[in-house]
Parts: sequence; C-alpha cells; structure tokens
Amino acid sequence: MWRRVTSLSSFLTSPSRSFLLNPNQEAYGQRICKSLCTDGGKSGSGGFFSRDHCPYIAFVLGGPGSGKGTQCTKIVENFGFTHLSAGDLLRKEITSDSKDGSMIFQMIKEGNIVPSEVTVKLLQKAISLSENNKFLIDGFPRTEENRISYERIIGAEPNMVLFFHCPEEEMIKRVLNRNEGRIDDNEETVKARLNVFRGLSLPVVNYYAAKGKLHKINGTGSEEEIFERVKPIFAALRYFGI
Ligand SMILES: Nc1ncnc2c1ncn2[C@@H]1O[C@H](COP(=O)(O)OP(=O)(O)OP(=O)(O)O)[C@@H](O)[C@H]1O
Ligand SMILES: O=c1ccn([C@@H]2O[C@H](COP(=O)(O)O)[C@@H](O)[C@H]2O)c(=O)[nH]1
Ligand SMILES: [Mg+2]
Repeated sequence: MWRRVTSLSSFLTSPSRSFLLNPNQEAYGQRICKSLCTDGGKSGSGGFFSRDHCPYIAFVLGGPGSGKGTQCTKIVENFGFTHLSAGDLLRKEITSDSKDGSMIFQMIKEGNIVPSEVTVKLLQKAISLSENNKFLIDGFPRTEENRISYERIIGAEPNMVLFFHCPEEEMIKRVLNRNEGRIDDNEETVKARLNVFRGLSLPVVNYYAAKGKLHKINGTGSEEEIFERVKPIFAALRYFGI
C-alpha cells in the first residue's frame, strides 16, 4: 500500500501534472494523501499503535445533534469502518457498574466533559478489542485538553477529521426531537452542551483546519443529501486500499 500511496501522492502533487487538476481537486488530493500518513512519525515510536498495527482513524466532530452518529452509521454500512462513539462508550460505563459510573452520569447530565484519561482509555480498549483497522471516533476530542491527552496516550494524530457544520436552531430542534431517552436531551442541558461546543470544541476543529486535516461538511438537508457530501471523501480512500 505504501508504494501506491507514494506514487499517487507524487502524481497528485507534481507540478508537471498540475494541468490535469483544477486547484480545488489538487488541494483535495493533497489532503487525502496527507491523511494517509499517521502524523509526525510519532506512530510506532512508543505510542499505543505499533508499526505493524497502525489503524486509520477519522475523528467525527460537530455540535450536539449535528448528525455525527447518523452519518457514521452510513459510513459503516458503505465503507466498512468501525464506529466508536465516545458518548456511547461513556453511557455504557454508567450502566456497567464501573467505578466512574456516577461521575460520568453527573457530567453527561450537566453537559460537562468527562476527564480525558477516562474517555481515552475506553477508546483505547474498544480499538484493541476490534479486528478492524479503520475507525470513526465520533464526538471526541471535545476539548484541546482531550486532544492533547489522546495524542500523548495513543502517540498518534488522527488521519482525518470530519466536521458537520449545522446552525444551532437546527441542532436544538433535532436533539429535542430525538426521543431516545437520553438524560441530556432537554433544553437546559442542550444549552450547556452548546456553550461547551462553542467555547471548548470549536478550538479543536480550528486546530485541525489549520493542520489541513479537516473536511468541513454542510450538515443541513436530508440525511441522504448530507451523505452524498460525505461519500467522495471515503470513496477516495479506496484508491489507497483503505
Ligand atoms: N439531516 C437530518 N435531518 C433531520 N434530522 C436528522 C438529520 N440527521 C440526523 N437527524 C436526527 O437528529 C437527531 C440527532 O442526530 P444524531 O444523533 O446523528 O446527532 P449527533 O451529532 O450524534 O448528536 P449528539 O452529539 O447529541 O450525539 C437524531 O434523532 C437523528 O435521527
Ligand atoms: O469525549 C467525550 C464525549 C462525550 N462526553 C459526554 O457525553 C455527552 C454526550 O456525548 P455525545 O457525543 O453527544 O453522545 C457529552 O455532552 C459529554 O457530557 C464527554 O465528556 N467526552
Ligand atoms: Mg451522537
């Protein structure tokens, strides 16, 4: 695979080929190529992933109700990724009598962020229990502290980051209509979650945008319309055997 990556990478970025691609296509190609390298040579050098087992990781970010979980389900069905929702893993801890259960319950009820070590450990465990080598990590990292903690413990950056951009009124409407019995799907907690999203999560989104890893997706319209925007990103990865 790596040989294929190198040759396609130089094909997409070589100045002599530039006439084949318009500037948007070239930027997109470069972003895809970049996404194939698990960053900074950190991976395989003392982190959680070894040189032989270095899965492809996509973070999926967006405000509450922006459609992360819905689109992840479609990506799983169409592209064979394993979906790890940080929120789902935390909710499972509440019901599994773990020592952190009551603390997690309180945090989620108030729309606050669970300490990074707890969430990263749950993600780490889920990755190591899976046979798959490509993962969607949905709803994490929620803060710069989450991001730094993940990088420190895992020893690698994500390969790419999807961000579902959606107006707040639409997100609120969706959350309040979700009807899945979540303790945080009420007006008061949604307000708190939106404050956390604006103040703590958007800096993470901006960080990955500055690194050229972010795919910002218009999260309005029908579920199918949104998935049409997501599809080409994952279809392109197939070129590289992912
Ligand atoms: N494009 C859409 N149009 C209308 N409703 C949608 C759309 N996408 C998802 N929904 C609905 O909105 C609700 C929230 O969607 P989803 O659970 O995917 O969001 P989320 O980003 O995972 O939210 P959270 O961060 O709160 O877990 C669900 O009830 C889902 O069925
Ligand atoms: O990394 C994370 C992810 C989630 N939380 C807490 O869980 C809720 C619900 O998360 P969803 O992704 O919306 O299912 C979130 O509001 C946080 O309280 C977390 O602390 N850290
Ligand atoms: Mg969700």
